[in-house]
Amino acid sequence: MKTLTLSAPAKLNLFLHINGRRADGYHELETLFTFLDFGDELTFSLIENSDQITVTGDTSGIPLEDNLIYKAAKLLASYKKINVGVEIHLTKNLPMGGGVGGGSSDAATTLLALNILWRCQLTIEELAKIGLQLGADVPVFVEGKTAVAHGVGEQLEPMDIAQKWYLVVAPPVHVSTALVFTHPDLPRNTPKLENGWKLSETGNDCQTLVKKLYPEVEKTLSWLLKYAPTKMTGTGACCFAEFENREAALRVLESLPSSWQGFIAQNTSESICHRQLRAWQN
Ligand SMILES: C[C@@](CO)(OP(=O)(O)O)[C@H](O)COP(=O)(O)OP(=O)(O)OC[C@H]1O[C@@H](n2ccc(N)nc2=O)[C@H](O)[C@@H]1O
Ligand SMILES: Nc1ncnc2c1ncn2[C@@H]1O[C@H](COP(=O)(O)OP(=O)(O)O)[C@@H](O)[C@H]1O
Repeated sequence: MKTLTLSAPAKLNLFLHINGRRADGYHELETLFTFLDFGDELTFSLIENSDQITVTGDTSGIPLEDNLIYKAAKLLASYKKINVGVEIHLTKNLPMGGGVGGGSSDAATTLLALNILWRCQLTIEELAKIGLQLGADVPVFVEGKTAVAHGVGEQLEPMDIAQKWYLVVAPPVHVSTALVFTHPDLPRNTPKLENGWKLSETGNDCQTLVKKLYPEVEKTLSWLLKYAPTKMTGTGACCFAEFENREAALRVLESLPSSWQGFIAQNTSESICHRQLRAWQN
């Protein structure tokens, strides 16, 4: 049986600016995506004499048809007319709907893995286009490079940034992305960055609104800010504090209030999924 195990890393939006709203309701964004060396894990096993796609493991009550892993596999199978079955086993390590992109990353890892196992021979650009049908964040995970994204997140401009340690904290609250993007108080007119911009001059345009709507996010940000520069990622609720070394991040993780979940990780310029895929192919 042919088996492949890959990570689906978390992302952080090191900044997130909203430049406008399109006629279809989606927002024009400018955001810096980086990947962490921590994520979910997916194992893909081809099933002989079957065309079934199954998802097992930590599916947390998500109906199969709504699981982004299943949706990604189905989309690729129908695009390339594949009739080979696959069992996909998920180990969920990332908080769901927390702004670290776990579902989108699972979908991207599925496209990348099945492109190889099913011998689809699609390019990364073709896979990214398929991924965009599943969500605005899927293309950046398919491309797998730290990048500034424009448009709804699909126009990517890779860039090099310093490697840091992050403490990511998930407060016990679920932020609705749709609610944030439809809220009248969301600022939507941040100008595009000029050449020579500095990370210290950027922010997250959703943060003030989300802090107001979800006091747990406000509490998390104020607590972390006592120790290190901190922002919210995506539309929240996860917040990340930046450290120069692992020891400093670990010290703060160890004193985290018990009702908050947290993890520490380093950012990587290339997604760990892409590194693992290359190692597996050689
Ligand atoms: C804003 C980001 C930043 O990374 O937030 P997080 O979801 O990671 O927190 C993402 O681009 C989210 O991407 P993703 O979660 O894939 O979004 P989608 O499923 O495509 O859209 C969810 C909902 O958010 C709104 N939406 C999303 C992206 C965008 N550029 N403009 C929008 O207005 C739409 O109302 C849509 O119905
Ligand atoms: N495999 C999956 N992992 C996580 N969420 C999933 C998955 N499949 C579908 N979803 C749905 O997608 C939503 C957004 O997921 P996620 O990517 O974790 O959010 P975010 O982009 O805010 O980090 C979840 O609330 C969940 O309902």
